Amino acid sequence: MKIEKVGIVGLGTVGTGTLKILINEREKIHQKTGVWIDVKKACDLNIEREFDFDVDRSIFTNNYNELIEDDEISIIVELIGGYTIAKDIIIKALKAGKNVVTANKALIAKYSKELFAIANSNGTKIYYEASVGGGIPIITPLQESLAGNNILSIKGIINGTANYILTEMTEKNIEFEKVLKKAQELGYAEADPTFDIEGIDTAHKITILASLAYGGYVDFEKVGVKGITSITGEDIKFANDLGYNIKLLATAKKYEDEEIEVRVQPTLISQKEILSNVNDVYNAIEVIGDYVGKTMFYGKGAGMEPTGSAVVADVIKLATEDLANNIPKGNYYYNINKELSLRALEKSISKYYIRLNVKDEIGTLAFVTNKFKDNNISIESMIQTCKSFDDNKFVSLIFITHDVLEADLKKSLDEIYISENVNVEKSILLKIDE
Ligand SMILES: NC(=O)C1=CN([C@@H]2O[C@H](COP(=O)(O)OP(=O)(O)OC[C@H]3O[C@@H](n4cnc5c(N)ncnc54)[C@H](OP(=O)(O)O)[C@@H]3O)[C@@H](O)[C@H]2O)C=CC1
Ligand SMILES: N[C@@H](CC=O)C(=O)O
Repeated sequence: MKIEKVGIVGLGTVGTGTLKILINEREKIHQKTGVWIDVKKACDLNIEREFDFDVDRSIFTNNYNELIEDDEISIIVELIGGYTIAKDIIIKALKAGKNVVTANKALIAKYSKELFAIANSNGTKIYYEASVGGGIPIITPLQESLAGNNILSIKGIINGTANYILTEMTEKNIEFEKVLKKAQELGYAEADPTFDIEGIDTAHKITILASLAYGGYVDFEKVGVKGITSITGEDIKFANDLGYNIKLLATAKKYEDEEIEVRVQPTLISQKEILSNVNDVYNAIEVIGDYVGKTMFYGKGAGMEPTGSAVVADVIKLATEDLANNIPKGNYYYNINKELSLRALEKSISKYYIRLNVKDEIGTLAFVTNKFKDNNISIESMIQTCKSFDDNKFVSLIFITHDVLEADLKKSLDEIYISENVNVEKSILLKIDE
């Protein structure tokens, strides 16, 4: 009879979901896997908290060292989050010969080199299925199921909070701040929600996916990131009228010269596309492989039980591996010895949505459209809307371009901003994905 003893550090949203599944489904997991998985200790700063399931409270401690020093515990589950204590706990656990499961994408995206090397040199493992896409299995498919493919591209809506905000803004016209508060109450947001709304969390996740897909590692600091804070109800409405929804989209794509483009940005997606219709806290990741073609992974991208489900998957994976006849070390990791060469974002060619809020003066429109022409920006359509009716009237000029080079477009916009011929109050530039 195989028994695996587990220690969980952090009993917040994800820790509670993980504990609940491991306790409530203990028998069923044993039936399916042949292994008894017992949570021997669970650590949190607040060990008085109440749970909606039965739990033997003698397992609780507020000192994580008790878990690391317990020789019977073979798997440490880190669910605190952040770069500091969480990192110390993981390193200590790996060095103590324990395997680690984490949902901490920030840590994996920024410190994979260090953490994987420590795991490898100690003959231990660190698994991180829950770090991307909440409850959606996506790490294992990239590592195993799709390993025979060259991955051509990955496109993903991989932040539940941002998608929830954009959905509520689109469907109910609720203000940004109010929806963000609700996402926090539902346990979707990061401890620092700017990570969600500024695209940083999404960048952590696409860093991990692109590294797994392309056989090296992506330097997180080099990923192009734009969040959703500048998106207004007005942009959402214009986009909808034009047949698009706005989503925070992460993309990774390999070009023929082997360069990889990795970026995160709010993007207009045609309403005909599946990704455009992924709403609320749901996430979806489209992976295109050269043999398999287009695949789509869909599910809840955040929250207590969905994320707990992914954490438990890793615990089961570790508990059921024949550790004596180990699968090759590093199997679950990406290559930390090869940095992938990232393509300059300005080389990107795409359609764009541009909104310029400009003072309505004679010659403004002609100046702007000529500036675009000067830099090879061809316009597919244009909408002009009045913003206010006082003497200082501003109008929104909305342009949809044909496929253009991002560098040319930025040049045009820079020239427009600095020109004395036009008074720009605000501007928005969004990529269109069709
Ligand atoms: N929420 C989600 O939907 C998802 C989260 N994740 C990731 O999972 C991780 C956990 O997130 P989440 O559950 O939302 O975070 P929470 O803030 O809800 O939970 C973290 C818990 O850890 C506790 N904690 C902090 N410091 C210590 C310590 N030194 N010792 C013991 N416990 C400590 C906190 O206590 P206190 O509250 O008192 O500070 C809190 O209870 C993060 O890395 C996050 O990015 C991944 C996917 C989805
Ligand atoms: N804050 C994250 C949590 C899951 O990774 C999100 O909203 O997606």
